[in-house]
Amino acid sequence: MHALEAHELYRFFHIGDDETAALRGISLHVSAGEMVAVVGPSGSGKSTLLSCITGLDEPDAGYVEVAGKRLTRRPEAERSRIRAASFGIFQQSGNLFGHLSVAQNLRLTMLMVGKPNEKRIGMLLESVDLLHRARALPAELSGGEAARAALAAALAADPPILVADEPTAEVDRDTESRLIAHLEARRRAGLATLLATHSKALALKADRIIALRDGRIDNE
Ligand SMILES: Nc1ncnc2c1ncn2[C@@H]1O[C@H](COP(=O)(O)OP(=O)(O)OP(=O)(O)O)[C@@H](O)[C@H]1O
Repeated sequence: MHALEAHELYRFFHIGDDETAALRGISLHVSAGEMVAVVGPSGSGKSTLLSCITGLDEPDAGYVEVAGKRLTRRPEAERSRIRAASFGIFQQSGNLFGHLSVAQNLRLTMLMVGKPNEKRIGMLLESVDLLHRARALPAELSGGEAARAALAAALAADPPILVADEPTAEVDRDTESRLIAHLEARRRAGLATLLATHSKALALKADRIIALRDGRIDNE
């Protein structure tokens, strides 16, 4: 049994008479202790794939299993419960609660799965160079700071599966190196990671690379 399995995912978007087939039958798996990178040109379906995998979006066909348990086509409350217990999610659109400070966001993430660990919160904020912004609200952060805070929140609870969409799009090289160190520690701890990235440096750290083109896995 894999930590995460996606079976034949399809997702179509309709705007007026136009149909976009964002995903056309994508299957993949990620095992515990494995890091998998999804790469591909802009518009190839990476973000759609990750949203369907975490259950934030529903595929039109196909299904996702988390530790052998189906996530797709369950009531939202049940999906939320499975998501909170299984996933740390980093999204381009942000994954922070706007009314909570940076440190409170990390604390809440930890609280959802156990007890907050203040030392770990400090360590995570330091690793993304945000210790001095711990009390700031997300709206008070720059774009890059917000992305780094969102990354720390996604990592906070040591989630069994980290799903990260372009985690290094807004970070400098130093922070990218520190993120890679976090991901390598996750691998050693037997945790699974699935990320979409345009960064060659990050993709090369993965155990496997899955290339997408026009919503399909590109086997070239
Ligand atoms: N909500 C939506 N409504 C309509 N079309 C959408 C929607 N979301 C995505 N698409 C379309 O689906 C296709 C895949 O988009 P997606 O965002 O998954 O690509 P991507 O590989 O993540 O791109 P990028 O690297 O630019 O982030 C694109 O053609 C996009 O325009």
